[in-house]
Amino acid sequence: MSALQENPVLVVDFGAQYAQLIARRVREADVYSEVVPHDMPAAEVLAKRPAALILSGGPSSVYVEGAPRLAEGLLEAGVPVLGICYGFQAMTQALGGEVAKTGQREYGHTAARVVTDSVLFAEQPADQSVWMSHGDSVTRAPEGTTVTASTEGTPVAAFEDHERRVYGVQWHPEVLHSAQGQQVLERFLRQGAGIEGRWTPGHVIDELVEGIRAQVGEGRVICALSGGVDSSVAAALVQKAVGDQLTCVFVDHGLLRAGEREQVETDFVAATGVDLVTVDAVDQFLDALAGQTDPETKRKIIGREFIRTFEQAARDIVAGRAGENADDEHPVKWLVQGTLYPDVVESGGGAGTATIKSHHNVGGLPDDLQFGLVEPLRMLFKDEVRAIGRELGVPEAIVARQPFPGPGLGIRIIGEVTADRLETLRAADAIAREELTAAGLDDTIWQCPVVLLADVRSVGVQGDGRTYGHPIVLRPVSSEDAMTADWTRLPYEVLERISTRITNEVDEVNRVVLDVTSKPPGTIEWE
Ligand SMILES: Nc1ncnc2c1ncn2[C@@H]1O[C@H](COP(=O)(O)OP(=O)(O)OP(=O)(O)O)[C@@H](O)[C@H]1O
Ligand SMILES: O=c1[nH]c(=O)c2[nH+]cn([C@@H]3O[C@H](COP(=O)(O)O)[C@@H](O)[C@H]3O)c2[nH]1
Ligand SMILES: NC(=O)CC[C@H](N)C(=O)O
Ligand SMILES: [Mg+2]
Repeated sequence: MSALQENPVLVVDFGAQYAQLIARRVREADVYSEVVPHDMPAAEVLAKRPAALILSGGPSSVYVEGAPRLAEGLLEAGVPVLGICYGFQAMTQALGGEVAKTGQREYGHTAARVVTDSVLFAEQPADQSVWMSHGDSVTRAPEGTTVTASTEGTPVAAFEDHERRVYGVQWHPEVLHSAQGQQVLERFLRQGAGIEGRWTPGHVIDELVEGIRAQVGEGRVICALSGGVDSSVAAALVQKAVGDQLTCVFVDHGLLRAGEREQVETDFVAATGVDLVTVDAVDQFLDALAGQTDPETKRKIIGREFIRTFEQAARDIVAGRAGENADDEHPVKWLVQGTLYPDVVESGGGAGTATIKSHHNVGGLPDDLQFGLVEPLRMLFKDEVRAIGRELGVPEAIVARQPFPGPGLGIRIIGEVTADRLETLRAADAIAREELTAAGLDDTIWQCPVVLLADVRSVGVQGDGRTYGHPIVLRPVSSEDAMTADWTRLPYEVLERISTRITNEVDEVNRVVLDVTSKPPGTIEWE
């Protein structure tokens, strides 16, 4: 753990949909934050020496038998606390106040009146639009606290006790719909808890570089480089830390989009000057995927084959250099990956979360991994990675790129992955990307997976003849960090052009459909 990560702000997760979002907002205030499960014992929480605690929302009601409670002793430890929604109610209960179902439910935009000479609401308008999502309310604030906000349905919508450093709000300051939300969080962090902001890109880079040096020592390092944002920034960090010990390895697994290999081999190398090796592993991946249709199985196979490829590449690199310089005979001990916090969380590695899907670089790793992993970005969100990349001078064309998953088109063919199907999907994807770029929409959307429903056929008519082809799904999404997403309302003219071109130009496809599902309940990728 680095010095900047000491004394984190811990978000205690009571089963909120978006506990991660709270941590992200805290980091936007330049303070390091992590999520911990609500049932972590107080001693364990306090052993992390938190600078403050934020209690998240949650689906339960505090007065119900078996409802999640604050760990015993947590509130008494003298650590500043902010309760949000369920966390506010749980805190109320623990401090001797009262929570009940009043019949006054509030969902969505709600008008609140706040006390502006309070710690949380100073320097803000007295009338605020806040985002509510609750059916229970605090009916009596705990003794010693001052009520600092109310709404029509909720007389006790916030309270604080600056002496004990406990604060709470019924609404959700972490969502953008709460107009002063970020200010409220910052007031809590700075004035309430007295924390200075030190989690800035410059500081983070210094610490990560130092951490990489300490971890890898003199050893040789390879970096799994996709040309995407995360691995490019990870490579730039490692290059800065131990430049001449590093070789980047790009795997062409046959699941890439049109033009991708050339882009990495020429543009990326030209822009960064890294030492790059490309491995052609198309047959290896396609053979391993033959006959497989289950998404998790496909992901695990891809994860395994990636690692087998890196192992072979490491052996080749060492063999190629042996004799050149005696020091180079060290086998490669370290593998750098551009793993991010959301990859870890979704793969079930986060605090008390379910496995949604095994990301190839986390849950999809084989058990007999021969490398030590170097993952400098493992605790970071995408926007933080972009900020660090810019600070490091990574070109904007790379830093601003839309994400593309490591398993590539393999998880965008619903059904078995074959060379023919890849050909079809690659052609459709190239058209969609071309038209979105031409329409100037690249910065508006987070990414737009193009998906081939390979086991579905529908009847069409083309050139007076009957066709029986496959549908292509367009999945344009808007997102801040891929943890949640909304479907992007693309202009009809653009959709029309994409649809016409795909059905005209791509054999096998006679229908284009649009995915209008947010995340949740859908994920961004179909598998
Ligand atoms: N074709 C590839 N060759 C080598 N490594 C890869 C390849 N695809 C993915 N990886 C590795 O897996 C990691 C995770 O992939 P992921 O797509 O999340 O990140 P990225 O490609 O670096 O960035 P982005 O999210 O912008 O696409 C990468 O950071 C990289 O280390
Ligand atoms: O490198 C990756 N390896 C994977 O296995 C993987 N699965 C999903 N993604 C990307 O992660 C983000 C969230 O995707 P989902 O909503 O589908 O989980 C989106 O940006 C996805 O493109 C992956 N990236
Ligand atoms: N979003 C929440 O945290 C809800 C808390 C509690 N379940 C209520 O309805 O009031
Ligand atoms: Mg990628």
